[in-house]
Amino acid sequence: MSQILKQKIKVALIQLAGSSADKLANLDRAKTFVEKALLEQPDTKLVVLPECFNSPYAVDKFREYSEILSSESTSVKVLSELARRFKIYLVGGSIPELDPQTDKIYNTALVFDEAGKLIDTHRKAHLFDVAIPNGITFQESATLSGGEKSTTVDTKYGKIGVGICYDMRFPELAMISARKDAFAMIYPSAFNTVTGPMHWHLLARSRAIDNQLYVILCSPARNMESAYKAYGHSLVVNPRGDIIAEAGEGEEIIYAELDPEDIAAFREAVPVTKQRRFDIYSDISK
Ligand SMILES: NC(=O)CC(=O)C(=O)O
Repeated sequence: MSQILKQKIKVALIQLAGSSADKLANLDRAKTFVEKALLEQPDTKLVVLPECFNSPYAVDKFREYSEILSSESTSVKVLSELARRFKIYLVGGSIPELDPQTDKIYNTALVFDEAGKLIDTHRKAHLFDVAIPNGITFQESATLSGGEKSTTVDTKYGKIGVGICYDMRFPELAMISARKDAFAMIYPSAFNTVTGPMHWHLLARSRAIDNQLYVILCSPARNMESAYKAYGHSLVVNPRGDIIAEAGEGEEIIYAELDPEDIAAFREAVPVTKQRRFDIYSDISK
């Protein structure tokens, strides 16, 4: 049996309604839905929220909604209390973060342990700067800065890799976490109605197959009134590349069980993890 995931665990993905202009209302909604998940499936051990769940996903709003991370910051307090109360690992989606040393704004995922401790953060490393003709133009770099590290977090069940949305287009982050023995890559995300149909499922399945681990994407629900129309379709892919849970477009919670046996069985059947040729591609940046 694979040791990288120590036991079966249940995950819940909370596909929250697209965030309103009211940060406290957004946080309250997240709280209500985490409570609902734990009421429906009390054996849930890991809960994931979407990208920018407490603020509008809009370049000109990130600074206004940003928080300096500390135990006193509004969002940290709410998420920490939820993780502690329900004894869950919580990947608290992402929020706009202000770094007081540099005055830079980041799109940052927060990871809490079962005691409510903020155990790691991931600042979106690859910013969503695209211009798709007749599709969508978005430029996160107009107000955000990119993070400087890949993120692999230790939990009592094993390691998880964390990226945010556009980060999933860059296989390197997932590979780094996989090489460190992560059992899952988790991406709080917000694809849209242009790029979602093109690439959402393909990218999730590709990262899972590349690395033979679970891939978890948690999106906001779609809101056709909002300027940014999130794709929805939060999903969980197993190490074989099968989608084992998928949301629709509306607000909902989906659940999946992650099983160490699934990782072990597929890695044994198709042993790419043992067949890699690091002698050929030890440093592909050159
Ligand atoms: N919103 C993102 O960061 C990424 C996205 O929508 C895409 O890659 O497509």
